[in-house]
Amino acid sequence: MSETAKIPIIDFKTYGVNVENEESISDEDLKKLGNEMCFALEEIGFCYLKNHGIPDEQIKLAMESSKQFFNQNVEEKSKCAKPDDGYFGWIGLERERLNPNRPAGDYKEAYGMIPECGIWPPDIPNFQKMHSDLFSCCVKLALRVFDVISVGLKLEDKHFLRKCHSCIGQKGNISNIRSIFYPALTSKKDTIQGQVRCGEHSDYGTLTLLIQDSIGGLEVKMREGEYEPAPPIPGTIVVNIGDLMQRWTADKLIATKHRVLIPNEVRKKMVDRQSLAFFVNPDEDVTIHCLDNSNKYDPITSRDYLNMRFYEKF
Ligand SMILES: O=C(O)CCC(=O)C(=O)O
Ligand SMILES: [Fe+2]
Repeated sequence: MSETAKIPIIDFKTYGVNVENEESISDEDLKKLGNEMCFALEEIGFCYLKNHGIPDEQIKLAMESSKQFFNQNVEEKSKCAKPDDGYFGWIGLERERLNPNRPAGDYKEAYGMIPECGIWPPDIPNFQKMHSDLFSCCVKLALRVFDVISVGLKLEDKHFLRKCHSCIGQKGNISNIRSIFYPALTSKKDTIQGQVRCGEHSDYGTLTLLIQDSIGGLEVKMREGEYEPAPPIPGTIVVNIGDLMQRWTADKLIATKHRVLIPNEVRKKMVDRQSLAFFVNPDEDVTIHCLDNSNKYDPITSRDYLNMRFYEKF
């Protein structure tokens, strides 16, 4: 079995963001995509999207300007530091520990942003444009993925989930792009035993689109409990569900734990790894009622839920 056999690859060519007219997809194709995607998100909580329509070149340019930022010295990067009470900006090495049971902070740095965040590196002219352009593409793609999921879940309105995310990129919605940088480990002393690049966790919003470079290291927890690699596949984007979507669907779609370990292989350990994650959250004033009307979980606004999760983390 190939490394990726456990995580399905879904061909999005009929509904990728390069398909200009959203209405041109046939009901049959939309239903087919909905079934395929919901099957993957029910069983594994993860899938790959190929033919998603975001140009490779755009992804490459965003990755390159991110690397340029992270390769600066700490003093330079500190000019863009995330304020304690803010969401956006740079967070330094080992500042976050996504699995609190790990013995040290995650061996990574990150930069959270939205086009209007107002915190941009002064000396990397391309950074703001490249990430803002990518943000716009990711919004389009995420909204299409929501249509597909709405159809797969057999909701009455195929635009229901899209409508609950109508303010992405504006006030009232904190969906954001996060550039994540995992520095090379050049010496044994860099880390302590049990330390990882990104600790075991599930994402807390509705949906995540993840773009990884060619280094690999992402692993996804299967129902049986073991972690399986989710290796980079050129031209694809990884899609996964967050806890709020699991709650919304009364546990039909699952928010699967995942992690990035420090590679054993020297060749992979000695180089930087870079990923770009688009974390999607519903508009803050949307009330999350179980979509199957089961009332398995009490209704809660997206704002209250996300605040609760956010303060848990920091
Ligand atoms: O960098 C990756 O591949 C995964 C990052 C991740 O899962 C996260 O930051 O939530
Ligand atoms: Fe994650």
